[in-house]
Amino acid sequence: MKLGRLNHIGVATPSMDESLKFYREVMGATSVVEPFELADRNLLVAFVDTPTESGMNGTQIELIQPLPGDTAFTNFLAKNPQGGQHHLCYEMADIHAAREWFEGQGKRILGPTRPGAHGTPIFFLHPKDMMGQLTEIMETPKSGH
Ligand SMILES: CC[C@H](C(=O)O)C(=O)SCCNC(=O)CCNC(=O)[C@H](O)C(C)(C)COP(=O)(O)OP(=O)(O)OC[C@H]1O[C@@H](n2cnc3c(N)ncnc32)[C@H](O)[C@@H]1OP(=O)(O)O
Ligand SMILES: [Co+2]
Repeated sequence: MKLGRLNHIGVATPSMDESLKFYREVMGATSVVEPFELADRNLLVAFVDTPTESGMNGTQIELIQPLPGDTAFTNFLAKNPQGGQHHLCYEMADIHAAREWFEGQGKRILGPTRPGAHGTPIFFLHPKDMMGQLTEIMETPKSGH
């Protein structure tokens, strides 16, 4: 299996407004994908782009604010009231081969492979099997992010 690009760092936040203000005013972010709802998951999501030499296609910060009805972040935000780093997302060329690889490695896969916030197929791996890091694997997008 070949490790691909670090596509994004998932960051949980109790307040999308405060996080976007922070990334713009403190961190100097200039390129943001404005918040949008993932209604099927009761999540509000935005992306903060980071620059590379060739433009704004560096690793993104995926800001995630749970909305009423979400339960996936309840424990995390109870333990981390300010939010913070939640998961890392790596790209791999073939999501099905990747799933088989990690299953063969005895890593627990959390839920079905399904479209993530970018619309490309993803799955998650249990942090306890991944050196303490909740890990998202995403199929390498055909173009761009
Ligand atoms: C924006 C869309 C985005 C996308 O598509 O990219 C998403 O959909 S992300 C939305 C959230 N979805 C997921 O996170 C799916 C995978 N996550 C899970 O299945 C759970 O969150 C799980 C199993 C990782 C944790 O379960 P739970 O939330 O119920 O918390 P527990 O306190 O029971 O945790 C058990 C154990 O794991 C440690 N833990 C929990 N979360 C994390 C984390 N983010 N990073 C590292 N470790 C984590 C927690 O500390 C517990 O360890 P223990 O030693 O027992 O205290
Ligand atoms: Co993610």
